[in-house]
Amino acid sequence: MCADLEITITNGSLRYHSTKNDQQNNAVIKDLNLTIAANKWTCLVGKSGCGKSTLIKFLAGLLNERTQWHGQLNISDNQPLAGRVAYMAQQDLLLPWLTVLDNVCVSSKFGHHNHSSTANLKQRAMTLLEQVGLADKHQLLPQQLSGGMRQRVALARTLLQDQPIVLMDEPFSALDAVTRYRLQDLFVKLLKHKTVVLITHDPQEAIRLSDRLYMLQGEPAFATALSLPTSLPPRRFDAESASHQQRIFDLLAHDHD
Ligand SMILES: Nc1ncnc2c1ncn2[C@@H]1O[C@H](COP(=O)(O)OP(=O)(O)OP(=O)(O)O)[C@@H](O)[C@H]1O
Repeated sequence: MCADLEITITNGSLRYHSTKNDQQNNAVIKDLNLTIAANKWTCLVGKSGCGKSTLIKFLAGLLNERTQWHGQLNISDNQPLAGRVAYMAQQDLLLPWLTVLDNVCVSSKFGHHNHSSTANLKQRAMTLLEQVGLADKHQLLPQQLSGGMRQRVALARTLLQDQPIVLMDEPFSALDAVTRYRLQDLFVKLLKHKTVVLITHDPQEAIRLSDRLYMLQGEPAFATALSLPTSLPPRRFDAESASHQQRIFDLLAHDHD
């Protein structure tokens, strides 16, 4: 599905409802302005605890009961986000008692997919497993897979939902450098016609994958757009990329001090 969905946030503010133990109820995000461009990768960086996950969980509709939102959230087609977002958490969240194939199909059990007929679901899941190079592993259990394989299963599960917006919270953080590099390429290829938001702690990954890049900083957090190399993602590690990476690192380090 290619829906060309752009998301614009203007003067966004988000706070968790206070609990009995914490009456402070401070905003996590305030004065947030950012644009998530249609069919592009928008990456978010920022120090731990600044509000990155809160922002994408909010966009995924996972915090509705727990947070209070102020501001404008505009979707380019003026339709709600609900039901059009696939969310991929940092952990792969595979169910240990289900096979790889059943894990890929699992979201269909909760109605999070766009195809009313489930007759060909397994066939589509197998096609996706082929694309991520795991067709021959479809009958294995998650504990029989490596970390990179598990992330590929999680990607296939996300793709099966076939939503136009994909939100990913550090999906590559637990992987070795080579697996990470290869999976980044695979994700770029398979998510080509999706509007993607990626959270990462890694300046190199942010530079390699971003069409747009924002840093969340401050308490409460706001977003600053950062410049990117002139080349297109996925970028090679050249001198221009290196200087942009250094700049992000310096900004993050400054925010830590
Ligand atoms: N359910 C919750 N209730 C109240 N406060 C929360 C809740 N979840 C997160 N927070 C607070 O919101 C702030 C932002 O947390 P969040 O997880 O969004 O940060 P993050 O930038 O994603 O961090 P990290 O990079 O470490 O994953 C933190 O101060 C955190 O304590």
